[in-house]
Amino acid sequence: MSTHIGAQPGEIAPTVLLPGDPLRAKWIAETFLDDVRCYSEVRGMYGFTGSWKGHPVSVQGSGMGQPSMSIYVNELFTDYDVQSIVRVGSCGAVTDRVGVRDVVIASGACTDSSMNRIAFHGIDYAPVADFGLLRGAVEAAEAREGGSPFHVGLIFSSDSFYPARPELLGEMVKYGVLAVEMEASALYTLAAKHGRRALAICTVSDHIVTGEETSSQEREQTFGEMVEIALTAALA
Ligand SMILES: O=P(O)(O)O[C@H]1O[C@H](CO)[C@@H](O)[C@H]1O
Ligand SMILES: O=c1cc[nH]c(=O)[nH]1
Repeated sequence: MSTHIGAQPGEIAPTVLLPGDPLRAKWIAETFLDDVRCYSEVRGMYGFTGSWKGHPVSVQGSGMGQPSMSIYVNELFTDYDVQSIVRVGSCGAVTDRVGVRDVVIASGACTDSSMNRIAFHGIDYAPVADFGLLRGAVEAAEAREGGSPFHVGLIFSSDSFYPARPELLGEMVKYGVLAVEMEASALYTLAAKHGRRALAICTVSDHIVTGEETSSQEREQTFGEMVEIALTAALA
């Protein structure tokens, strides 16, 4: 067991899907994987291991925000020797170019978090996705017939779901940011630190410009396209 994950060594697969919502983790495991077993219920942050098309894979909830996610990712890398992590999250669209339920594949992630500023003494580190996973995800998304629109580009990993200065998002949009979520930037930085692979794929759950939104039940149980893209990119 690690401090926050109740698995024995060897119980977590080298490839992990990482939703923020632990109940999305449960839904993914039950919907997409075979031979599923739950390896952790610590703090209700479920983790499951199963197989997809014969490949071992785990699904671990990360919680909301970079501090929570970083706890699980640090332990997955250092205590369980995980090699690849694909975040399968929800995000808010910040531009008309992106619609609700579209899939956003994050090539890089800006942030307002102090985590990197502390780590790099104020220098702006640029957290980017693993290129192999990114290419695999784009190819998987392109191969889907009749799938939702998908976009590849920058996202913004915010420390605040309810920002004190929402107008700052407008500046990010001018510089190409497509959507906002709360974890990818620190995930990419941790993967670089540990020499592992990471990618964030998010489904748009709500639109900051139009106000359109999905329900919590939809965010938990209906964002399956990004899961199939993630599994194909990481394992096929
Ligand atoms: O749906 P998840 O994966 O949790 O992702 C998004 O949803 C949460 C906010 O509602 C944040 O964690 C944000 O990144
Ligand atoms: O972090 C998030 C996730 C979904 N929608 C948002 O507006 N923010």
